[in-house]
Amino acid sequence: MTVHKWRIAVGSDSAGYEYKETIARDLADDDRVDVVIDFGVRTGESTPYPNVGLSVAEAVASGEVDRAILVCGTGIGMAISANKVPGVYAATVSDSYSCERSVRSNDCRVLTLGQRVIGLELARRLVSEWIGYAFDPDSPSGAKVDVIHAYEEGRE
Ligand SMILES: O=C(CO)[C@H](O)COP(=O)(O)O
Repeated sequence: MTVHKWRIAVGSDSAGYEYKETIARDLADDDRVDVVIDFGVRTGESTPYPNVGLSVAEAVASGEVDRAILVCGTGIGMAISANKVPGVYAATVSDSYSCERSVRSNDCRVLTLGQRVIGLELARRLVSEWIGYAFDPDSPSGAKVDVIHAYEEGRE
């Protein structure tokens, strides 16, 4: 049986840098992950969060990676930025149930976290849980997500 391993991008602004670094290391050690691509920021770098959020979301949209983790102060700016890229669904998560449903209900492929909002151990746990879920387009949630696809494609 072929086991799919994820190609995952990570990115942050300076407010999310420490969590991004720890999460990147966790993912590199995770058997479910094939490759981790770090879109920055690097140590000591500073850039507005949309610069990273948009680049990472474009990598998801193009298929360069399967999924991505973005960290900023709240996670919100990264989610707003990533959601501007057509076909990308990003969600800010801070609890386990929303983490599961972000994938199983919403086909979320970009998880965003707030370094100034949740503790590091919770963030690490949510990432580990999140990469364990898969979206089923044939589930009852599939038809709901299709409404979003139709809107994006002008098929309303
Ligand atoms: O959390 C952020 C954006 O949602 C970012 O890390 C900080 O943004 P700022 O409050 O505008 O500096």
